[in-house]
Amino acid sequence: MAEVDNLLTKKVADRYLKREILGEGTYGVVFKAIDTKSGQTVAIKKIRLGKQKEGVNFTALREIKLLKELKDPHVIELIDAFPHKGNLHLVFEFMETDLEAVIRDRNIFLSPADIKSYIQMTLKGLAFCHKKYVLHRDMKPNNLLIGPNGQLKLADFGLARLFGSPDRRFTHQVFARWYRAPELLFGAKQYGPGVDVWAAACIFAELLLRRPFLQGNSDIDQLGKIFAAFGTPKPSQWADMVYLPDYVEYQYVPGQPLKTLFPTATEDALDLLSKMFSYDPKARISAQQALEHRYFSSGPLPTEPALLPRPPPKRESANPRVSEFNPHDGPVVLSPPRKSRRVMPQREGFEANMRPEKMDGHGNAGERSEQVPMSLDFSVFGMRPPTRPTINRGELEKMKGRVFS
Ligand SMILES: Nc1ncnc2c1ncn2[C@@H]1O[C@H](COP(=O)(O)OP(=O)(O)OP(=O)(O)O)[C@@H](O)[C@H]1O
Repeated sequence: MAEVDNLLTKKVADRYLKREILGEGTYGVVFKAIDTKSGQTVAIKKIRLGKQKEGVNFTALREIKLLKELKDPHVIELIDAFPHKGNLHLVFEFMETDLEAVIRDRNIFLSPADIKSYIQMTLKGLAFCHKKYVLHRDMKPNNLLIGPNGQLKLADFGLARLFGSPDRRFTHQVFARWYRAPELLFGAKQYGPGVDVWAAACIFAELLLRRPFLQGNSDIDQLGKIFAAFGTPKPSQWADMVYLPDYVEYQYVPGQPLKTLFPTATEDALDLLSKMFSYDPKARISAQQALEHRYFSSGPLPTEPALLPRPPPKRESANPRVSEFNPHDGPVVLSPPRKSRRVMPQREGFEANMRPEKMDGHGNAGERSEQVPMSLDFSVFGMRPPTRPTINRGELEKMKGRVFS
């Protein structure tokens, strides 16, 4: 077995021993590796730098330095980062499973206390990063990773800002749209932490329903689904909506009572959900305020993370097959490079009510680019943007000089 192991491991750096591929995401391939310095298992995300052939620029290095300083029990730690052969390698702590696997596992029963625990850990991670002026912008259940002790940690924090959100028209990961806040769907160029709170609300809803809540198949359809659930926003609810670049007028539809949408949720849970799903981002509850909501202090109290129901660690079953391994080929792909995701049927009322009156002026209800704008609206925090820590030339040389062959 040790021999097989030796054969299967590939020395990829003086520090990291490369193991099997874990999957491929928006930014590139992720593989498992052993950190020979600490003995720790890590996940290395290899990010294609595309046109930036000359390497990582100063701005990116500054951002990476900032992300390395983002240390919290509910945020995946960025252990290391180094460029090599036109790719940036980000080294993260290795996690066993993710919240999407928990939600999809039909053998798992999630009690109200379990749901409370998962959403509390999500909000704790968010509140921490928002306090440090870092937005996630791409929150979804498969970005919420779960460790062996049940701790939930937010992954991919800051990556959207660093590398830009890719144009998802050309990927099948359409489900990222399901967590997108209405201001983003209306093309807001300036937005704040509210986009992550909206996504967290969608995840909360998904934990309650055990299926994705609002499954739009285009941006316009997504808005239609949101309005069918909560009612078309009135100017009194969201005055600035009409000024957003991609604003289109939708036929008025009334909202449904939250209790009808989430029959199993308590009054406290519904109250918190309604505040997280507030249309006007300025009126939307912050992650910190959400944590202070009575939902978390009233019974049942959140389950201890170690006692949370979880699927078996999915990575452990992924043993590389010897026959496929060629030490000159690089890593072996053991599983489909991307996870497929079931699209659960929506409630009938949702489908029927989804009727945007006006579309984009050309009668085109189709897909729009999902490029997410890069600017961050710090005024939403009521503050000025922070001065970011700078990286000195010595550090830059150290990072660039790393061997990773
Ligand atoms: N820290 C980690 N520990 C263990 N597995 C990880 C880790 N980070 C990512 N993975 C796994 O690697 C694969 C690719 O992850 P990645 O985050 O790049 O994409 P994704 O989450 O599937 O999609 P997206 O890029 O749209 O968020 C997934 O199966 C993911 O669960």
